[in-house]
Amino acid sequence: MTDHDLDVRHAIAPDQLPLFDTTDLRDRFVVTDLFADGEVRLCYSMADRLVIGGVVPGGKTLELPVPDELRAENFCDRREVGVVNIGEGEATVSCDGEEFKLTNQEVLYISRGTRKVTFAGDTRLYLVSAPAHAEHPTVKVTKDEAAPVALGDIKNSNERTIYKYIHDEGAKSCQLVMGVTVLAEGSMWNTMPAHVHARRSEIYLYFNLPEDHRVVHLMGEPEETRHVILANEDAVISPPWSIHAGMGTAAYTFVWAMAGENTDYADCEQQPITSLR
Ligand SMILES: O=C[C@H](O)[C@@H](O)CC(=O)C(=O)O
Ligand SMILES: [Zn+2]
Repeated sequence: MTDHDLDVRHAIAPDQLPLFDTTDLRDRFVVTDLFADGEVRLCYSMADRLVIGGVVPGGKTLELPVPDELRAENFCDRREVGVVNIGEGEATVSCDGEEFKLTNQEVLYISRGTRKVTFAGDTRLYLVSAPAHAEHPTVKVTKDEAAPVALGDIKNSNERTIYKYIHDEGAKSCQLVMGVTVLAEGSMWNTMPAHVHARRSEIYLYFNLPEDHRVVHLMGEPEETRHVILANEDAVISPPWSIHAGMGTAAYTFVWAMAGENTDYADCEQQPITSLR
């Protein structure tokens, strides 16, 4: 790694959660300052060994670094990566010399075995990586190809569109599942009714949130919830036993990404609203 030490977050058991105060919760689950001009910043979560990263090329060409913690020559020697352009500009992502152009909310799946990955363009990129045990083709997925699904209802302030890019019916992966959820104007709630998925961990990255607004993100076992308050471009780790849902003080968009036993988006346990505590 270059100028920034890798931020490592250890796995947490559900019975630890009630012991945490706000600072503890944030230190363990919330990732801030992932995006810095001219840098690639990474965070390694032991929840299914997901690595997340913020990339802001800002006129430079940045290379995906290989943290010492991976004990690998190349980042993708044993990993797959999903990259999404969360900014307005065009990105150029190069994989062993093959260039892919990504516009706003387009995704690139990067195969295990790729040696050199670089990022350029005047935009902001977010990446999520999971360990991979086989190679699947590097492929770009556009927003139209992401099979938009409309969910919720403006009357419940949860009207939103789910774009699924990497999953078992989209870009193929070993364990990564990744997409973007866009809230409709006037809707503030995501993922309510909430769910857990015992077979996968998940990380949310909230973006397109005005700087003076926040998302109240709910986490914890359904019957023992806690909250953390997140700003624009903050990420939050969700262990397999935790709900993950949020309500904004303004509209926002978020990237969700998971890894674990399977790549079936629908494999989750819905939690009735009335069961939450
Ligand atoms: O497991 C799936 C993820 O939590 C999200 O896709 C849920 C979501 O985007 C939503 O309901 O708004
Ligand atoms: Zn989920």
